[in-house]
Amino acid sequence: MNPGPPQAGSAPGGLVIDGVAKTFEDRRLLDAVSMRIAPGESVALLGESGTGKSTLLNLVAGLEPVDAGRILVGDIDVCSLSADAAAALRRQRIGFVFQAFHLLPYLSAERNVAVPLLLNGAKPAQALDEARRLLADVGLASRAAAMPRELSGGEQQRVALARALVHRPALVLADEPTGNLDPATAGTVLALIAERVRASGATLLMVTHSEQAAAIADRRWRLDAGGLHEA
Ligand SMILES: Nc1ncnc2c1ncn2[C@@H]1O[C@H](COP(=O)(O)OP(=O)(O)OP(=O)(O)O)[C@@H](O)[C@H]1O
Repeated sequence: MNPGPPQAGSAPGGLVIDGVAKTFEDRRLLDAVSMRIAPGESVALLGESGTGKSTLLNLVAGLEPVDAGRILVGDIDVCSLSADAAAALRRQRIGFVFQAFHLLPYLSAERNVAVPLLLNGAKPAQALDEARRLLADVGLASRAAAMPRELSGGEQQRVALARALVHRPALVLADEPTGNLDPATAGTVLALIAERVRASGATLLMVTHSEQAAAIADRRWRLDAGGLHEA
């Protein structure tokens, strides 16, 4: 199914994970896990290292196929999408903060942040204006023209966060978004996530080991050997 035109700000949906299984090389990582996040709700996903939290985010974003089960982003079944349709879904409705940032190394910070807007058809000048506004919100106004290699890990993380939020996605997937930040900067970034997610009625699924980060979520879930359950 084609996700259709961009839905900036209108936030259809919520997230349903239903009986999802995933095995890597004979190791059953996820075994029939299920959870439901209501539209506009924020969930912190906790769990020991290696239990499959990042994998679960990748499955939700359609970056990896499930072995069994289904995942609904709003009314769209991610598991039934072609690679192109999954890419369109990510572009239009999902903001993903990767653990390893994945900034484009040949684009400045502001151009990295502008990419989702440009891919969704925004005019370049408007996209750059909005990108600079968001970079200012994460405390990086003076670093907007810098290249990723010139930025510290914490600065790159904030650029990655701005890029994930700039197109006001209906679903924000964040993999340890404050992992490289000092508590004060983490506080600023978490306030921005909470404010943007609330203002656009977006759904948030955030993997974190941080109490400070988990505190902005409405609910906490835990992934462990026993599966996925509310904590
Ligand atoms: N594409 C892959 N191929 C093979 N194994 C994989 C693949 N992706 C993840 N794994 C394995 O799955 C396990 C879970 O990885 P994952 O990154 O999902 O854990 P995590 O809970 O997010 O851990 P952390 O908290 O340390 O980030 C790891 O043992 C990892 O090596």
